[in-house]
Amino acid sequence: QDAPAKSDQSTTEAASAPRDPALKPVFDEFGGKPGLVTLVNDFMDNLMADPVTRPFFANADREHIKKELVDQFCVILDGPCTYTGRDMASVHKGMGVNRTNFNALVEDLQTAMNKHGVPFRAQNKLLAKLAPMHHVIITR
Ligand code: HEM
Repeated sequence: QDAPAKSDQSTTEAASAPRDPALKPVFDEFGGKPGLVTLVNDFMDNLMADPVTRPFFANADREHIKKELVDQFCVILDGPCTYTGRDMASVHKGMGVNRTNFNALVEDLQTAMNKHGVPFRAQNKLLAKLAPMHHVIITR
């Protein structure tokens, strides 16, 4: 540990380090993976109760989407997860999502986060990572 690391060693250490250690507490503020599972359950309930978003999800495999969302959010929050779903452009291609649909989904997520008492600062960490995705998700 005290010996100076060889350059290839330090490269390895950097590669295996958490993506952003400063975000680690945010994952905990979501209640870790179990917290994300219950959050995403309520999120999907909200999406199905919302007339703006319901048509998109009514005939979709909602259990599968929830699993992918949990993994995706977990990765975004630097939790110990791997996202194995498809990329956002491919998934939403041809769906015809507009800005109104997108904003409604974000509000439904905020409603779920509020219900679960996720601190505002932690909410914004997640939302800030999701917001730029509108470039590939909104197609009309
Ligand atoms: C930042 C916003 C969004 C994120 C992070 C997101 C994330 C995801 C993820 C992770 C999946 C599952 C991918 C997979 O199965 O491999 C998915 C699927 C889906 N998303 Fe989104 N999504 C967003 C916005 C939207 C919006 C605005 C709508 C429509 C209102 C929408 C409708 C759908 C539908 C219908 C599916 C299922 C597609 C299928 O099964 O073929 N998404 N989304």
